[in-house]
Amino acid sequence: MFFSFRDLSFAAGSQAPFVLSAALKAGEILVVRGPSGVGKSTLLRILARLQPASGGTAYLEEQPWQDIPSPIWRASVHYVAQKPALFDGSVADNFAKPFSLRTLSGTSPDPARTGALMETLKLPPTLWEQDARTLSGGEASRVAFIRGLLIEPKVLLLDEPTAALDETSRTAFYGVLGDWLKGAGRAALLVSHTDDYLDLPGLKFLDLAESRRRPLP
Ligand SMILES: Nc1ncnc2c1ncn2[C@@H]1O[C@H](COP(=O)(O)OP(=O)(O)OP(=O)(O)O)[C@@H](O)[C@H]1O
Repeated sequence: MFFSFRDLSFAAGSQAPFVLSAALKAGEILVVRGPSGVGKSTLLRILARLQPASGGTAYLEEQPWQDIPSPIWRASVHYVAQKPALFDGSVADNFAKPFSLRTLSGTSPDPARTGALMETLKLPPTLWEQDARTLSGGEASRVAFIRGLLIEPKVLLLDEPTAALDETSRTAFYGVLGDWLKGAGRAALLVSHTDDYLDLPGLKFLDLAESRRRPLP
């Protein structure tokens, strides 16, 4: 399997802990569903190794996460937060920032690709120089998505990426995501409270409320 997790256990809030397993082939998307507060973001943050699980293992291309240093794992399994964490500086600075970190140093974002993604995602070229702190919620979420694509991860963990987008931008977003997934060696997890992703190919589903009642084998 391209990306999987087995017997991943964690508690979210005060309810009984989860024990979750799932597996994705390249090109597939796991849609993580469940009511507000059930633990969807917690699962994505654990898979990005931003917080620990109490047990279990995730695997990228069959390699267990403990065999991969966390900065390298995080560059390959990239979390795009519900409230995007943008750095002080311009939008362009935000695109460049991951490339100043040791894991990606020596590379830089391709300006032509960045510009094309901005255009496809309906972001005006003037945004490039805008202070990232002044972006609207919908602009910030698309900037964070583009920044995630530019670092060329293998797995994208997308936490309500369309929540702040209008219908035109949502359609554009899913177009870009669908195209990205057609590339070799890519998969995604998606949290969404709407079903606007249903046209994407390769969908699988994990319902956390169900899983809590009936742990997966
Ligand atoms: N840093 C934290 N400290 C304490 N509790 C937390 C923390 N982060 C999340 N929680 C709690 O863990 C539970 C799961 O939160 P999580 O954000 O994973 O839910 P969610 O399913 O993504 O919700 P939503 O759909 O509202 O975004 C909630 O009860 C939340 O209050």
